[in-house]
This record gives sequence, structure tokens and C-alpha cells, in this order.
Amino acid sequence: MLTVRAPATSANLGSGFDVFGVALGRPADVIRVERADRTTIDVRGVGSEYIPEDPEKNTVGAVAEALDAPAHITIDKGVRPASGLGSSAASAAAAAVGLNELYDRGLSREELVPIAAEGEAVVSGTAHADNVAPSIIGGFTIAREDGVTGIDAAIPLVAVLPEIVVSTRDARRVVPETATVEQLVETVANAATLTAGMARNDPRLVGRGMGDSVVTPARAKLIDGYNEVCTAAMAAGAAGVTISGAGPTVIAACTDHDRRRVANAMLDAFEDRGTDARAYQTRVGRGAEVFDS
Ligand SMILES: Nc1ncnc2c1ncn2[C@@H]1O[C@H](COP(=O)(O)OP(=O)(O)O)[C@@H](O)[C@H]1O
Ligand SMILES: N[C@@H](CCOP(=O)(O)O)C(=O)O
Repeated sequence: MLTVRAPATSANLGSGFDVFGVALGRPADVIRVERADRTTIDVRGVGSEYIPEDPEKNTVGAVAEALDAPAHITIDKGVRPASGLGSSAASAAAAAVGLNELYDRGLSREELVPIAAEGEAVVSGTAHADNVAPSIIGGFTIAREDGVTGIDAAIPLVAVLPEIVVSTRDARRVVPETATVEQLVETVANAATLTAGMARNDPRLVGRGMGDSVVTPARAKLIDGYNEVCTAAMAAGAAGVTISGAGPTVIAACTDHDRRRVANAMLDAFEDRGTDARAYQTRVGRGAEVFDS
């Protein structure tokens, strides 16, 4: 039997829709995998009542199928589902890493990314890899159809999860189908700035590169109080702020010095709208870790 911890992730980071992602220091899912003749799944922990145990509907079932690695899989959810923190991806990433080892499949972490992305297709309709890549590899990742590039970084972050549910599938339906050339130019400038910021471990550059005038404004309408929370975060010293994944989590990049103040300002802004929320004061962190059990 093996135990695997796979972290929550924040995808997109504004300018990198369906491409950029970061592993977060916390929260995380922990799964246990044990060889079996057929795959069975037990789910417990945060939001487990909303997560199917049917292998055809759970992301880990799709991963077990793709690796031809039937197992009894116990999922202890630390990442709330429909959070914008890569909840479904954390389980899929943990399963890919754990089952690869349990069955000695010998695949590299990079090779496991498209396999874990099959799990994402089960829940959101597309096999987007921007959450599973950082959850497996760690750090900041750039996920392309032809592979993943990773950069080690340790940027301080605040992720604030309000008591609102946004399903990734629904939030993908509001993504605009077209963009202007001006928006394209701005997106390239922001994405390049953010990537340089990750390479230099510079929160100010990362924050500047989080701007996005295409996907984020369309999705902001699904998060009551989004604009007020962003304004509060910036006033408290954040370098940049955007929607985490498909939402409703709002994520800010900042310095270590400003992190607590930014978190409190964002929580207060949600509270002013009558919305309970919790803040994770964290940073870009490690990928999935395996423990013998
Ligand atoms: N192992 C899993 N962990 C979390 N959610 C899962 C899992 N397997 C299937 N789901 C389903 O995926 C949906 C949540 O995924 P998604 O909307 O992408 O949220 P998130 O942004 O947190 O990843 C829920 O409908 C949930 O039932
Ligand atoms: N690129 C995807 C990321 C979804 O992330 P999640 O954490 O909300 O599952 C998208 O923006 O649709």
C-alpha cells in the first residue's frame, strides 16, 4: 500500500488560461492505493458528500483505467471540490503518481501529466493539464499539448475561498470565443512578465503579469464581490490578484511582509458582502509526495 499527498493548485494566473499553474503549499489531498482486481473508491474529508465514488465518475477512476492499474483507492479530501483550487486534479495527480509506483509502470512525472489530465476530462469536459501538471511536478508549470516546462519558485500567495460554488464545467461555458489583436498583445506581455517573475522569484513581476482582459472579466460575474475583493487586496499591498482556476477562489501574489494584511483585507471584503470565506496564506510549493504505509 502507498500513501500520496498531492497539493492544491492554482491554474491560469490570469494571463495563462489553460497553460499556467502553480502548486500551493497547502491545502492538499491524501490518497492511499492498494492493488485490487477492480477499482473501488472511498472518499472522505472536505466536501466528500459531493464527490462520486463510482470509478467512472471520479477522476481517480479514469487514471486507474488509463494506467491499467486497478486498485482500492481511499481519498482523504483536503481540497474542497468546485473551489478553483484544482480539487479534482489533486486526486487525479495523486492517483497517477501512486499507481505508477504501485504497479512499477516506470513513467516519469512529465509522462504522468497527460494521464492525470484524463481524469480532468471526466469532470470538466476537457483534458486540461494546467492543474495536474503543478500538482505532479511542483513549482510553476507551463502546460502545452506537447509537454510541460517547470520552474522552481517560492512566490508568497494568498488564496481566499468564499462559500460560493462554481463548477469548472459551467465556468468554461462563459469563456469568450474571440479576442482582439490588442488583447492578444496584452496577453503575451502579461504572460511573459509573469514567467520572468517566476524565474526571478519576484512577486512584483508575477503580480504585474496576472492581468487579463479576456477570460477573467467574463468569469468575475460568477463571483459576487470579486471586484471589491481585488480592490481591497491591492490596497493592502498585493502585487496582483486574479481568479484562481475557474473560481470562486481569488488569488493574490504579494511579498511575505504583506501577506497577512492582504489575506485579512480580502476576507473583510467578502464579509462586507455577507459571504463567509477562508484564507490560505501559502506560497508556490512542491509537487506530489509518496510515502510507504
Ligand atoms: N476526486 C475528486 N475530487 C474532487 N472532485 C471530484 C473528484 N472526482 C470527481 N469530482 C467532481 O468534480 C467536480 C469538481 O471539480 P471542479 O469543478 O473542476 O472543481 P475544482 O475547481 O475544485 O477542481 C465535482 O462535481 C466533483 O463531484
Ligand atoms: N484552466 C482551467 C482551470 C480550472 O481550474 P479549477 O481549479 O477550477 O478546476 C479553467 O480555467 O477552466
